[in-house]
Amino acid sequence: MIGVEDHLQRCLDGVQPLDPIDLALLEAQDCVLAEDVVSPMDVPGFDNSAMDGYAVLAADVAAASSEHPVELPVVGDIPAGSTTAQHLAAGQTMRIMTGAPLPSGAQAVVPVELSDGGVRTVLLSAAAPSGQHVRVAGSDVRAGDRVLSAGTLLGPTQLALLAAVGRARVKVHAQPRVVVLSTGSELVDPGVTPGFGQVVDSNGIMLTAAAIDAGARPYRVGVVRDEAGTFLQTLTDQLVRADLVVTTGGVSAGAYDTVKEVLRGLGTVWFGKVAMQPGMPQGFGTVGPDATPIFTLPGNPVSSYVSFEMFVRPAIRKMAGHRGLFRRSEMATALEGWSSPPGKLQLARAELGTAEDGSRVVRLSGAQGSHVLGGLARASALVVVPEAVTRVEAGDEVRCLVLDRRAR
Ligand SMILES: Nc1nc2c(c(=O)[nH]1)N[C@H]1C(S)=C(S)[C@@H](COP(=O)(O)OP(=O)(O)OC[C@H]3O[C@@H](n4cnc5c(N)ncnc54)[C@H](O)[C@@H]3O)O[C@H]1N2
Ligand code: MOO
Repeated sequence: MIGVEDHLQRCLDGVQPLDPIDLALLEAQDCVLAEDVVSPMDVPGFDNSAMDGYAVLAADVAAASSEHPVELPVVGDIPAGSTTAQHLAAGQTMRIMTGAPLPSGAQAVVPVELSDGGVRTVLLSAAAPSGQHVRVAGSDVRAGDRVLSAGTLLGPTQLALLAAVGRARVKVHAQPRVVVLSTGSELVDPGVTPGFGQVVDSNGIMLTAAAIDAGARPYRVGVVRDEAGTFLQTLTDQLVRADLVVTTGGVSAGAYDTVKEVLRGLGTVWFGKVAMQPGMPQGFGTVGPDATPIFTLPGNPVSSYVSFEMFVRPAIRKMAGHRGLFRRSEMATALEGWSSPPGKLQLARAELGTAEDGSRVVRLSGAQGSHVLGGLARASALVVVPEAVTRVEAGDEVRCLVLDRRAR
């Protein structure tokens, strides 16, 4: 039996970040940036108004108030999108819209609400110190600024920044394409009412969804029967679209554990026991002409999910170019006691919460059997109980891996 850390290291050593590719901005969402992005331009590119109003010289409106408005001739009208440079002389004003270029000579903008809205002449009823409601060129980004660093995850706001600094395409790590294969002759597709002895392929749905959350582009192949030829043919067919393969089922000691039987024969996949509970039977290696990495996860649903969390998710994140590979963890006080198997790292499904005094507390999310999906679905954390600990007591401080869906 090998330790969790050793197996994790084996898995991480077996995958590499995918080569950078050049993508259009909206195709790059959820990808990790593979270049430092330096802006070639100032943003904003020109001084412009932050308000709909009147461009003025500060001195011309210094004495303006609601009791004593200042009257100025309106010598121009500048809508957003105006591309002709204009000049404002002392003693005049121009009507200007939000985002429109400030005429040279102008120093400030009086909002339209502080005027009578005039179009030939206007009464301005407030002073405007120099710079008021003006967005200065380069005040957001200066030409030559590094605006985003390699390793940044691209979401809506990062993509907006890239567009604003003139980029239509960007270099990112490709998202790993993950093929999910469920093995087992007892399995039926979701939506099919299982007959006696049949089980719905919930793992295929779970692992595919987990792969999306981890930042991959998954393909759920569906159910593959426990038949060596069928499994090998399906796997071979799927390799063309896989950067990584994840199988579930067929890796313990059963007479029909096809995954193990077939892949053992190839000699490129390690099978063994990892000192954790759940998720003891594991396999990792490569398959096919391109040495595509493959994880063979156990079939028990909870074991399958915990194995994904511990080994597959960090591997996907490494392939996707992430710097941080692991879940955030936090300490919490156990609200109840439970036992843990000796010599194994236990990953207990649990609900993390906050007590009235503001401290973090955790309790099990139900029965801990490897088949108990209800408790898994309620879990917001996995409590990590070290190998040497055989009992957690109420009041113990325990480390929790936070299963935060939005945490990329
Ligand atoms: N004699 C032994 N038996 C078992 C051992 C062992 O060491 N010696 N290990 C146990 C442990 S621990 C685990 S975990 C499981 C792993 O089994 P397999 O990976 O071979 O998985 P299966 O036998 O195919 O299925 C186990 C269980 O999970 C259900 N299952 C399988 N696939 C799915 C799916 N896609 N969706 C939902 N549920 C699925 C399946 O029906 C079985 O109930 O082995 C123990 N046995
Ligand atoms: O390791 Mo199995 O995963 O206990 O159920």
